[in-house]
Amino acid sequence: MKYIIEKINFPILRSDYVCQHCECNTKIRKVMAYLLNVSITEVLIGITVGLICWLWMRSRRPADFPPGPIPLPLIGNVHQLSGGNIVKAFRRLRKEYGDIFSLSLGSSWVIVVNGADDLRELLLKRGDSISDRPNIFILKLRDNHGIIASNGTTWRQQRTFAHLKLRDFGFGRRSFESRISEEVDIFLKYLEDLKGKPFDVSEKLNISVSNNVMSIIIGRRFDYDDPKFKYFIGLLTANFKNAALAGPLYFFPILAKLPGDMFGAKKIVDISVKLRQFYRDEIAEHKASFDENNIRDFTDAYLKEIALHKNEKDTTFTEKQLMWLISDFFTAGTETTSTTLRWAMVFLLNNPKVQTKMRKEIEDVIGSGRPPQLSDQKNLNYCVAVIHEVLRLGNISPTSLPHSVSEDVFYKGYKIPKGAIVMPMLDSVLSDESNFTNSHEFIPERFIDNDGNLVDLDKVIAFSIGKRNCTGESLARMELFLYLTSLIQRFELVPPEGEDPPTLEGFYGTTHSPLPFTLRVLSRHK
Ligand code: HEM
Repeated sequence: MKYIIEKINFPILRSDYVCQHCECNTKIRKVMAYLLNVSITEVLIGITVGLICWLWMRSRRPADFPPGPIPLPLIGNVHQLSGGNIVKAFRRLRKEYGDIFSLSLGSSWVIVVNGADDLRELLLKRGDSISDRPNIFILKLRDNHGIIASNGTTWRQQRTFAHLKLRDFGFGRRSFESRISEEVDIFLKYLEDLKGKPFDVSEKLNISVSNNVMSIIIGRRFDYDDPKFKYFIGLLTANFKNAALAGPLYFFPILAKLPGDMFGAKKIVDISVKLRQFYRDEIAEHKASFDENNIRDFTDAYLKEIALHKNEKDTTFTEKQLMWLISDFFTAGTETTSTTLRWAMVFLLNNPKVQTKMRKEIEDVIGSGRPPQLSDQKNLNYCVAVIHEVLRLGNISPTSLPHSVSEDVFYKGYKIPKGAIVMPMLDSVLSDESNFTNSHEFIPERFIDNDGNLVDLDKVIAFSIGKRNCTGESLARMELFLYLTSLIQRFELVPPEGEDPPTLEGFYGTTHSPLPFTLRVLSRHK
């Protein structure tokens, strides 16, 4: 210390300094004498203690925030998520701290909301303040483009436009039914050709389901063996398997910068770049054959909208937006529905009696002369109950997507601060014992009352609720009904010979999906 002070050599820091005006030199001398005797180790200890106190004060949970475990300086509550499965960690913390609790993760406060009442209250009634997306790693990549990751005017305009146009092109409409039915038919033909051999359904089902949304978005379907499309579907699947995407990378974007790509962030960026080329190629092809009097699909409709707004300085209708919208629909519209259908297969392989009961209902109502249609739904209560039980127990989006808070929200005496991340725990509703007795079991009958009527379907909030709810819900519901009922009408699903049915244990990546499994489908029409 003495060495440092002498080196600096400011007169006031010298021990022989004498003030010209007053006696302050006495005090200065005392301080200097003390400093000259302080060792460098003591200084370092002082700085460290000061820093720890400052960090501790900074990391403390303000008294009016929702409760939660004590955050530690620097790491906050990250140790509470150890084990890598945030769903299980959030379930455990709910038991300890109640339906609304808070965690300090990375640079944000994360508010975890559980239970149907609080989710409805916050996402529906206070939706205006809790409907933004946080600026987290994967969403940052999209830079306020598309629907899934955007905010403010961009999000409102893009979502409204997409909603209207997708409805025009068939989302939720009978007119689109025949196109899905054709796709289902091609899928069933593929299954028929397997002649009862064991197979893994994932890739072909992904392509088949993707064809439905892509036929509206880019106006075409792809063959199951199309090498280019198989490649892109493969890239998409790889991203969905990355557990870090819906966990550590949400809260600690800095992990993306670690050397060695421990959390797969660089791979995600690499995949995103490759997929973007696919979307750009589609846009270029559409532009080359564009005719404003013959709007063939969503991409054409969007190009027309770009032309309408071309003279507006701040327009949000741009080619880059279109590219990210195609990406959103390809990404959100493929793995989600196909994962739900795979869960359906897993549950039905484990519950052959449910399969038999579905098939009997289909035979009684439709017979085997024609495939099921959407208009049959009203007469197929048991099948509808099965689909809801699959959505519930499959629980493919247990934490939904993260929301962020655009202004302070005061609720039940707590402050949910502006800038906090809100995690809507759909899992807490779908697996809630007070809503669904024996919630871990597959029991479609829970949705049917003593008179055979459907009940409690609205408790299955798998598509989330509020302003950010799933844009593709109506398409997904059409697909789930048509694929599942047609499958059960035509085939019996069984495990490979001599094997047990697949495990009910799932894998938590971006979605909660079944572990890889194989099955056999035995044709019922010889
Ligand atoms: C069974 C199938 C599906 C399930 C369970 C599902 C579930 C969800 C969930 C939980 C969200 C997050 C909502 C929130 O942030 O609160 C979401 C958002 C979204 N989904 Fe789906 N989804 C499915 C199928 C689809 C399909 C087929 C499409 C498109 C064709 C689609 C497009 C979207 C989009 C664009 C968003 C973002 C909405 C926004 O940020 O405003 N989804 N979905």
